[in-house]
Order: sequence, then C-alpha cells, then structure tokens
Amino acid sequence: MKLKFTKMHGAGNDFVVIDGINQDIRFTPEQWKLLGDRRFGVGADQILLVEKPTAAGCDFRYRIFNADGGEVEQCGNGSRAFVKFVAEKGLTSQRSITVQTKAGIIAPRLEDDGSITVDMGAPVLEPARVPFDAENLQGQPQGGDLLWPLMLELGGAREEVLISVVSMGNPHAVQVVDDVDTAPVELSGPLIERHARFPNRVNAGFMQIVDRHHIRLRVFERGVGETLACGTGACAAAVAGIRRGLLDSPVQVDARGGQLSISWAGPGQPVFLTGPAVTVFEGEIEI
Ligand SMILES: N[C@@H](CCC[C@H](N)C(=O)O)C(=O)O
Repeated sequence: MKLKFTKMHGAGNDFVVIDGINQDIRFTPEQWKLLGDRRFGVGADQILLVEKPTAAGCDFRYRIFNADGGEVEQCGNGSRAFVKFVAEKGLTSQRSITVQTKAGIIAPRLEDDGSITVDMGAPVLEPARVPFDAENLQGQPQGGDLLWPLMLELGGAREEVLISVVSMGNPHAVQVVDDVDTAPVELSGPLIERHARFPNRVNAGFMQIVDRHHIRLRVFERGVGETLACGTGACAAAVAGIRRGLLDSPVQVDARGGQLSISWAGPGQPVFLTGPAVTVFEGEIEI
C-alpha cells in the first residue's frame, strides 16, 4: 500500500506520524521497523499511530512503536506531536484532547504560544509495578526515595550504579551523574536497558543536577538507543530528583535536542510536561 505520513519531532526526538483513521493500517513488527529505519525506510525514533478510541470519554487512541518495531506504552514527546498532528490534519477542532494510550489516559493541550503541555498522569513508584525486580536487594534511603544498587558487567569488570526506578506508563531507571557530557551513556545504557532486574527492559536516564530547578539529561531509550530528548525520561528524572530532595518543581530539563519543562506536585499527582512539537515534512512510502 501507499502510506501517507508526516515527519515530526519534539526537541529532536523524531517521529513518523500516521493517520490510522483515514488509512487502514495493519502492519507487522517488521513493517514498523522498516518505517523507523533511517537507511531503508523513513527514519524515526518512534512511529506514532493515530486511531479512533476504543475507551469511553477519549477523543483518540495513540499507539507507539519504537524504532525496533516493538509497541510500547507511552511517549511524552510524541504526545505533543500527536496533538499538533490532529489539529493540523483537521481531525479535531479542540485545543485540549484526551488520548487513550496503552498506559492509560493522557491529556495534551496546545498553548497559544505554540508550545504544548501534557498531563502525563501520576508516576508509578512501586518497584514491582515499574516493573523492577527488587528481590534480595538492599535499597538505600535518600529523601523520600529508595536508591537501588544495580550491578553492571562492563567487559569483565563489575560496576555498581545507584538508580531510582519510576514508571511514567513506561519504565525508567534514573541515575545522577556529575557531567552528562562524559557520562558512559553508550557503554552502560545498553546494559541497563537489558538488565535482568527489568523484565520488560527499561529506558536508562543520566541526569546532571545544575541547580534545584534545572537539570541536564541524556536518555538511552529502550528499543532505540540514545535519543536527542525523551519526554517520559524527563518526567521520570524530575520525579526522581524531587523525591530524593535534590530538585524542586518546576524543573527545566536541557536535553541534547532542546528544552522541556516538568512540574509535579508530589506522589499521587499528575506530572505536566511542556515543550515544543515541530512538523518537518509530509511524505508517502510504498510499504
Ligand atoms: N521518546 C519517548 C519514549 C518512547 C518509548 C520508549 N523508548 C520506551 O520504550 O519506553 C518519550 O518522549 O517519552
């Protein structure tokens, strides 16, 4: 079939966005992977599918596929691209929408200045629900959080890293580093992503604290590798930093591809993610 798509990005985290309301989309994991392939397909960190909702009270259903072809629960930067896409394509006239995802309902809103704020829902902090297997591990208390020691095998050497585990619908392991520019993202990112204690794999965040309202962040994303920004990763890092008593809301997050802003009032409360969404080009591909 000839597929119409839109290429978009949010702070450099890039997407192929597909209207699955006016096109009949039934792809295999290999076809999703091909769309994400930067050499043989279009190229993107994630492919986002817009569908009619199946849950009552929602305007749309939002499905997310990583570049490796796997379907995942949540994507924060993608949710901003999603609301801009449905507005630009005339699929809605509302500036605030409710969106059904695999991880629950989120609510993105187009602001007058073109930025987008998303109610991402409350973070999940219980290890078993992230999911993270904490059995026989001694958590180290810090602030209101437990830091978990994770043993990494690096070329014969063993190294322990201290992580916070947070789910924003999708799983995150966040560690504090002195300097994100020299943090071993390429080396330990893949080891954390596939660590046996994360049965569904995990997104690995490396956060440098600049001051109590400002961090720098790099994220090695599950199913992709390092991206220029990760919206749920920014939410998870801010939540972890606030819980540990290192940060106060709101938190400015500098990613390599742009700036995001996170606010969170504390456990049980939703996390709000604000940032840009940009349409790059429209295209068609035979698939
Ligand atoms: N880039 C995203 C997260 C996309 C999904 C992630 N790779 C996962 O597997 O959970 C974001 O902006 O949140």
